[in-house]
Formats: sequence, C-alpha cells, structure tokens
Amino acid sequence: MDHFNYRDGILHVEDVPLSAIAEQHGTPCYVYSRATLERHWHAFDAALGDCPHLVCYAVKANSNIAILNLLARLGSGFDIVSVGELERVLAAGGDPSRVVFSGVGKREDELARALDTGIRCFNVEVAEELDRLDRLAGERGVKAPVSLRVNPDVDAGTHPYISTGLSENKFGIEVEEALVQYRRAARMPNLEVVGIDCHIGSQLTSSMPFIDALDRVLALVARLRGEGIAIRHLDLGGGLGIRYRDEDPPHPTEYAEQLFRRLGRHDFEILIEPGRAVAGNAGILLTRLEYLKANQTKHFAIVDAAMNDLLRPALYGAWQEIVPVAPRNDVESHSYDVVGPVCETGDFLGKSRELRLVPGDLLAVRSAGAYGFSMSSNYNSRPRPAEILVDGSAVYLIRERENVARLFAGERLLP
Ligand SMILES: Cc1ncc(COP(=O)(O)O)c(C=O)c1O
Ligand SMILES: N[C@@H](CCCC[NH3+])C(=O)O
Repeated sequence: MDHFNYRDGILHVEDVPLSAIAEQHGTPCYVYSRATLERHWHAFDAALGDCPHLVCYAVKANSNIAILNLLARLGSGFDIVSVGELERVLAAGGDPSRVVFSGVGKREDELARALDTGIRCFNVEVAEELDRLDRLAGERGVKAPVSLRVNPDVDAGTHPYISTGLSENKFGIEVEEALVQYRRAARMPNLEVVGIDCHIGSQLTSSMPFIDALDRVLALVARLRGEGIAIRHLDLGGGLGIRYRDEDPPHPTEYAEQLFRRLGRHDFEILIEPGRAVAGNAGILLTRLEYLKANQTKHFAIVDAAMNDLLRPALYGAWQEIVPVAPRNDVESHSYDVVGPVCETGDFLGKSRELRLVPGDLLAVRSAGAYGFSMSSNYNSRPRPAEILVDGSAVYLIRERENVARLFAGERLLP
C-alpha cells in the first residue's frame, strides 16, 4: 500500500494533505511516512526469515534521530561511517551492540569511541586500521571485533559515483590481500575476527552483481576456514535499489531468496545494510513555486528548494519525479526545468517536466527520503529545511528549519 496518495485532488502523506503541512510548517521541508519506513524495514527483516540475521540500517541515508529511534524500536541494527553517526544512533536509543562501523578513513578518536561503546563489529577497509584497532583495544584491555570489507571487483552496473566494489574504487581490500590481512588479524592479540563484509555499490537494480560478489566472498571464506580463521557472520552490505522512475529492482524477498539459493546450507549469521531501500520512497521534498520565467528556448519553474536541499539531481544527474500537490487543469502545460534559487547552473531538481503551474503552487519531489536531507548543505547561506514525520493523521516536526542567525554562530571576527 502506498502512503503517498491523492485524495480529493490533494496529495496526502498517510492521512495528512501536504497543503496542510506547508501551511503549518512552511516550505521547503522534507516529509516522511512512518508507515512506509517501517514497512520497508520489516520487508528486509521478514525476507531473512528464520536465518539468524541483523538488519543494520545504513544511517547515512537518513540520519534524523526520530527515524533512527523508530528503527531502533523495531530492533534494527545500524551501519555507521563516522563517530557523528554513532552519536546519533546512541542519542536515538540505538543499541551499540547492533552497530557495525564501515568506512575507509576511520580516525583514531572514532575507533576509540566505538570501542568504548562496545559496537558489534568494525568493518575494516585498510590494512593499517587493524594495527590501530589492535593497539587501541589493547590499551583498553578489550578485544575488537573485526571483519574485513572485501572488494570483490564486480561491476554493480550503477552510476560510477556510487559504485564501490570495483578495484578502481577506494573501498575495501582486494581478495588476495584480504587473505593476507585476515591471517595478520587472526594473530593480533587484541582483535577477534568475527565476520566478513562486502558492499559493492548503491541503487543496484538487479541481483546478479550481488550474487557474483557473494560467490567471490564465499570462495574466500572457504580458504579462511580452511586455515582455521572463524568467519561467523556474512555482512552483505546494502545497495538494493528503488524505483525512482521505471527501474524494477528486486523486492527484498526476491533478493534474499537468490542469496539463500546461492548460500545453500550454511551456518552464518547474515547482516545486511540497506539504506536507500528503507528510507528512499518513504519521503518527499515539499517545495513551493516562487516564479515562472520563460525565454526563447526554455520555461523555468523557480521553486524555493534547491541543490543545497536535495543534491542528487545536481551531483549525479539523478531523476526524481516531481508532482503537483494539487494538480490543476486551468492553465497551459509546459515543459519546465524545475530550478532553485542557488547560483549554480547545476541547481535543478528536474529538467523538461511537463507541468501545469501557477506561482504559489506546491510541488513534491518524490523518492527523497534517502540521501536527501542527509546530503543537504548551507550553500548560499541557505538554512536547511525542516523535517516532518507523518504517522496516520499525526504530524511531528522532527527537525526545525534552521535559524539563519545560527548559520554563522561558530564564526569569529578578527580582534
Ligand atoms: C558500507 C555501506 N553500507 C551500506 C550502504 C547503504 O547503501 P544503500 O543506501 O544503497 O542501501 C552504503 C552506501 O552505499 C555503504 O557504503
Ligand atoms: N548518496 C548516493 C548514494 C551513496 C551511497 C553511499 N555509499 C545517492 O544519493 O544515490
């Protein structure tokens, strides 16, 4: 069931018309559906069924603490990539023993804080990270749980900026080198090898690359186990895509079935790290049309949201659907470039969109729940927008729109 529907000619999120949200909270703002978020998380949890597993939501996709808290209440684990994300998870009531820590550049203070909170696993991506962790764990008299993130060199078939599993990408450790590093890790006194990890990219729309990567990881696991190195959990990363336009990615159930078919009888605990597939289609960016403008070649719809609020179109040329909150028939339709107020030619939310518009109209940019607010910035000294969560007919302000004066709060004049 879709929780983003037209009723009486107005786009609703669950039981709330977006026009009411704009009236109460202003625009631009992000609006999320609790029911959709929870349904998406449950889809992954259910897909892994009876097999021991942990769904570690990738915090980077949407890190609002109200959202992390809802997922924590469902029993979610979390995939983090910085101490900032760790603090968010803790502030949201997440359980550190369900946290895995990914990333190629973990600083010493970040590793230390994660060790002190007792996270579930460090997904190590650089050989020297093992030495740092071993030393820090030794200083604390604890053992650091580690898995190595393997770079299986498979083509995820996604946008080059979000592919992570090719040897030309900075992520993970190549298979042969991983074997060497696992041997080293197994000998370090303050490390405990607990698993293996792999994440090949984001917005994957077919299962094949996941299966190819799994094959390579399993071949490595067999060699490691042959040497007596225990691999108890398999972390398959995130990356399952969503429908933005006409993509047809596998449902979590189908994805899991294919993985299990390949795994056969096994004794692993399975970890997965979905981000986009949980949050992406659970949110929209709500924006108001300020001006219409036309020249010899183009019609522009200038809205109050911009690339600082939603970067994906500018950064990846990503296509996200833009729909009117209250569709109208009383004006001519034009093919509009929907653009924001930021001083960059790349500041667009959509190009060549056939729309009927009058200034003041509200538009919703769909599929904006993941990598929307979390990638937003203050470029052009624009305050970041409010975030709102709808639960049935209840509307919660889960992050206030930023106050302009606070944008330069930490800055200092010279004496
Ligand atoms: C290590 C890791 N895990 C999980 C994710 C989440 O990916 P996605 O949002 O595509 O599910 C990412 C981002 O690509 C990642 O880098
Ligand atoms: N930010 C990207 C995905 C990157 C995934 C993180 N490794 C996007 O919006 O598509």
